[in-house]
Amino acid sequence: MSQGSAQLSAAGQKIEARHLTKRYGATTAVHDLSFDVRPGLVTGFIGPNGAGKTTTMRMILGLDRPSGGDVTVGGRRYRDLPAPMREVGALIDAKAIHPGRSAYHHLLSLAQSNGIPAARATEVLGLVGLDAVGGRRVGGFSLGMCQRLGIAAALLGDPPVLMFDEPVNGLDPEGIVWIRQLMRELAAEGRTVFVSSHLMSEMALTADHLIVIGQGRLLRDEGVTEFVESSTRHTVLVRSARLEDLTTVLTKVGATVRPSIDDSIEVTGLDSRAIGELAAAYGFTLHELATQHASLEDAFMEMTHDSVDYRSSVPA
Ligand SMILES: Nc1ncnc2c1ncn2[C@@H]1O[C@H](COP(=O)(O)OP(=O)(O)OP(=O)(O)O)[C@@H](O)[C@H]1O
Repeated sequence: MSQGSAQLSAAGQKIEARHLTKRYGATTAVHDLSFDVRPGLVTGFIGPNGAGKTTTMRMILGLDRPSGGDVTVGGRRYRDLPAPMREVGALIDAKAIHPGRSAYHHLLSLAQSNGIPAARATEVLGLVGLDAVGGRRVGGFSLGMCQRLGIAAALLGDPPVLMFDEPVNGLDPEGIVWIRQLMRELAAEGRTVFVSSHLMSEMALTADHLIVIGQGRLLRDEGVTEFVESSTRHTVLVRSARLEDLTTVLTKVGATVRPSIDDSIEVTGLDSRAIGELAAAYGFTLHELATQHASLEDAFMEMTHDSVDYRSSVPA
């Protein structure tokens, strides 16, 4: 994406949060949060609504002052960066753009006030697919177009660190695929890419690493692969006319058995092959033997269940 890709991967800038805390009166939005966001990876920042993701990102950008702890980018606080837009690009609130300005003029004025060549405004409009509407007033833009413009502004200074707060909001399916690819490309160039979402399924497709928070506290800090392995429970659904006897045998060998719908059982701790062989050895006929995979979304919901602030009243 940039000519300086090789240097970027060599220079790699880390985001480092240490004991980061933010209180708003009686509300502790972020509580003693410590993590690193490393270059060359897409790091997903994930948590339910109100978990503290935006507050954390705002503190990284110096828009909110921490009540405790510290956060730095490339070893320096944001406010000490000599040319912030060239070091960190961020999309935080896509709608916070002057509605009377054209997309091009919005980017041009940002470029001019940050010592970035004017030609870069046209270049980033092309990168985000808005070149045909660059002259149009931002007030008439859809949320998806505003998201793209916000991403263009983040890319303006060609920075080694990029942060996106819920970037797929308002994007159509083609836009979602585009932003996924863009984030992966930016990370492949050696940049540090930090992206928030409340959708685990989205992050599973995009991120290499995950930082999971709930009620401002760190719940997980691990690779997507490790998260998938540790979080997805495999159960086996078994149906048989001899469920009671089968349950006794399975429990004896250490499996956990729970009754399930329509006269079936759910078994954890043994795979379907072992269950099948055990049933055969005892002469029990099986009518069904099916491995069930809990989705990542299920795992995430389970993990953050106790830290969801805003729960719908509609039963699942
Ligand atoms: N300026 C503020 N004044 C008071 N409380 C605030 C302020 N900003 C955020 N909060 C509170 O801090 C908590 C964390 O909010 P934050 O917006 O950071 O969460 P989030 O994870 O980004 O949520 P969402 O996914 O809904 O955007 C919430 O309880 C919120 O109400």
